[in-house]
Formats: sequence, structure tokens, C-alpha cells
Amino acid sequence: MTVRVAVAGASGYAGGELLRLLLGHPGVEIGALTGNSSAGARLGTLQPQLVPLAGREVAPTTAGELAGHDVVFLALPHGRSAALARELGPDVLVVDCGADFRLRDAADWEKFYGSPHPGTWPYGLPELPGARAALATATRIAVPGCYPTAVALTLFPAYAARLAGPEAVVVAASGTSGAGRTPRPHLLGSEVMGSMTPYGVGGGHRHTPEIAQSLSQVAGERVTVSFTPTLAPMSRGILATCSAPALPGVSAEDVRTAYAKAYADEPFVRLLPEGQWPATAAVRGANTALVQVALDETAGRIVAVGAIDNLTKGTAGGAVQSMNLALGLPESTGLPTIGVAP
Ligand SMILES: NC(=O)C1=CN([C@@H]2O[C@H](COP(=O)(O)OP(=O)(O)OC[C@H]3O[C@@H](n4cnc5c(N)ncnc54)[C@H](OP(=O)(O)O)[C@@H]3O)[C@@H](O)[C@H]2O)C=CC1
Ligand SMILES: CC(=O)N[C@@H](CCC(=O)OP(=O)(O)O)C(=O)O
Repeated sequence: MTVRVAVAGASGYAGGELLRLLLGHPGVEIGALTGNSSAGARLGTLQPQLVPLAGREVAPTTAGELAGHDVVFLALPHGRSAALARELGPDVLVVDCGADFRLRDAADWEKFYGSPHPGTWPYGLPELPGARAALATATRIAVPGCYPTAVALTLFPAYAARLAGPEAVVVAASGTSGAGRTPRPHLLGSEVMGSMTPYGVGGGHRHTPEIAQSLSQVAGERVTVSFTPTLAPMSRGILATCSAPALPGVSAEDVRTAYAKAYADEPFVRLLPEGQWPATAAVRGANTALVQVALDETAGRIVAVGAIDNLTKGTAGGAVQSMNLALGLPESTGLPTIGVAP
């Protein structure tokens, strides 16, 4: 089976990573590549790493250009997906890398995105309990945000096993590609190199409700999250340091056993051997999450750390993984698990 795939937002970081992965996918033929300000340019001038597509012209992002494909990936700014998706038939698999359809709670959406709630699609994080069944029959998929992917994979086993109390604390560092390709002063090399700084502090980051949504769903109760993102001087990668209160009587062995059980059969999540902690360099370009966990007995907290590549497992790799499930293909098809290090 070969499916014809279009990528809207092909000139951006997420679109570029999607195309890198799709070029190595044996069941895919790459159709339309669309952009906005870059329409009319050759892709090779925008994404020189995508050598086989260098001569392809970027088309404008319209429903007409995206029609006639089996799968359409949307890698567009927030708010641009709903209108396009409505014009693509119900039989087309639409995989949205943006935030528009991730949140179930309309009030959360309106508070953090400042616009009417566009709706909710099946959430493209296959490792979450119950997600694979929903994705197998989906024709619309909401790819999680990069921080929410990293945090959910790092913390959910503690909630699934009922080991943690409902107040999670997360500090996560991201590489600058997480902010997209639009030039902004705080992303200048001279601002980022040799420096780290937090942003969205105090519950203001729009990924806070998305993280809480996943953890609450797994926990079966409302989990609150204190989330502090930081910008790190690297192009790719997220390192999420997460903790939650250990419930009374929970032992280090309980914690280790819960994580080992959760990830025993997962193709893309690896619980590291005891004592080894994740590093972003090890997952660069791979659809892998590396996770480690410990019980801090003095503080009474479960501490877990996860590393992903924000553009691979955090966006494009997760999107292709979900596409595979929705098309009935083996979930790992076309997805690298080997990182590029150093
Ligand atoms: N970067 C990341 O790590 C992650 C990104 N995402 C999501 O993926 C989506 C794309 O992000 P990213 O690739 O980083 O962003 P970029 O800024 O790198 O790319 C944005 C893309 O959208 C196009 N675009 C810009 N404005 C419009 C418009 N008005 N109408 C149609 N197309 C437009 C751009 O086209 P042109 O260049 O031609 O103007 C470009 O192709 C976002 O929703 C983002 O939240 C999700 C998880 C992680
Ligand atoms: C470093 C950086 O700026 N990261 C982005 C998150 C990127 C991501 O996952 O985003 P979406 O929800 O936009 O899809 C941010 O904090 O806004």
C-alpha cells in the first residue's frame, strides 16, 4: 500500500522534519508541499537537508492544493487548521501538528489561546492508556505539543500505578527550534548562546492545561501542574524534570516496577538502567523518549526525567507514528530510533 501525503507548512521546522521522516517511509508518496510567504520558492532553498525534494516548488496553502491526498499533515500556526480541515473530505486522514484540537475543555482553550474553542480530535500520543484504540479508527488526529509529549511520557506511569499525588511540578528545557522559524529578538543567537532563561512562569504557558489533561486522564482525578519552561542554547531537544508527591508507603521498588511495566513493550520509550539519566543528545533525530525515575525519600517525591527531540518524538515523529496506527500500518514504520550524537 502506498499513500499519497501532503504537507502544509513544508517551509517550517515541523514541516521539514515531517518530510525528512516521510522520505524514509516505505509506504508513502510525497504529494503537495505548501507554505505561506515561501510559496513559489524551491524547497531546496528553504530546507537544503531534504536533498531528494530540492527541486520541488512550494505551493500556496489552500484546500485545493491539499485535495486529492490520502493523508494531509498540517504544520501551521495555531488557528489555521480548522478551516482547512473542514474543506478536506471526511475520508482524508488529517494530522494536525498545531494546538487547535488538543484540548477537551473549551474554557481552558479560551483562557490560553484567546479564541473560540475549535473542537477536540483524538490525541496523538499512542503510549497513553487507551490512545491506540482511538487512533486506529481516527480520520482526524491532534498531535500533542512538544512539552506535553515529554512530560506525559515522563510522569504518566507514576499516575497509572496510583503512586503519585495530584500536584505535579515540571521544569523543562527546550531547544530553540521549539519556537518555530519566525525570527524574533529573543531567539537571536547572541541572546540564546551561552545563556538559559525561563518563560511563561507562574502557570502562564499554554501547555499547562494540555499536560494536566493527560495526567488527569491517566490518574482518574484532577492533577494540577506547576510548569516552568526554559529556553536552552541548543537547536533541538527537550529535557523535562518532573516530580510529584509520593503517596504514603510507596517504595523505590514500587516506582521502578511501575515504570518498567509501563514501558516494557513500547517501541519508542526506553526506561534507562538504574543510575543512568537521559540526555537530549542521545535522542537527536530519533523518535525515542529516554526516561529515568527515582524516589527522593527525604523530600517524599517521585522524580522523573525524560528527554525527547522536540521535532521528532515531540512533533513529526509522533505525527507519523499516529498516522501509521490510523492507516493500520506497523506503528514503527519509517521511524528512526537511533539518535545522532554527539
Ligand atoms: N517546533 C516545534 O518543536 C513544534 C511545533 N509544533 C507545531 O507545529 C506547527 C508548525 O510549527 P513550526 O514548524 O515550528 O513553525 P514555523 O514557524 O517553523 O513554520 C510555520 C509554517 O506555517 C506557515 N505559515 C505561516 N503563516 C501562515 C499562514 N497565515 N497561513 C498558512 N501557513 C502559514 C509557514 O509558511 P512560510 O514559511 O512560507 O511563511 C511555515 O511553513 C505549529 O502549530 C506548532 O505549534 C508542535 C510541536 C512542536
Ligand atoms: C522553545 C519554545 O518556544 N517552544 C514552544 C513550544 C513548541 C510546541 O510544542 O508547540 P505548540 O503547542 O506550539 O505546537 C513554546 O514554548 O511556545
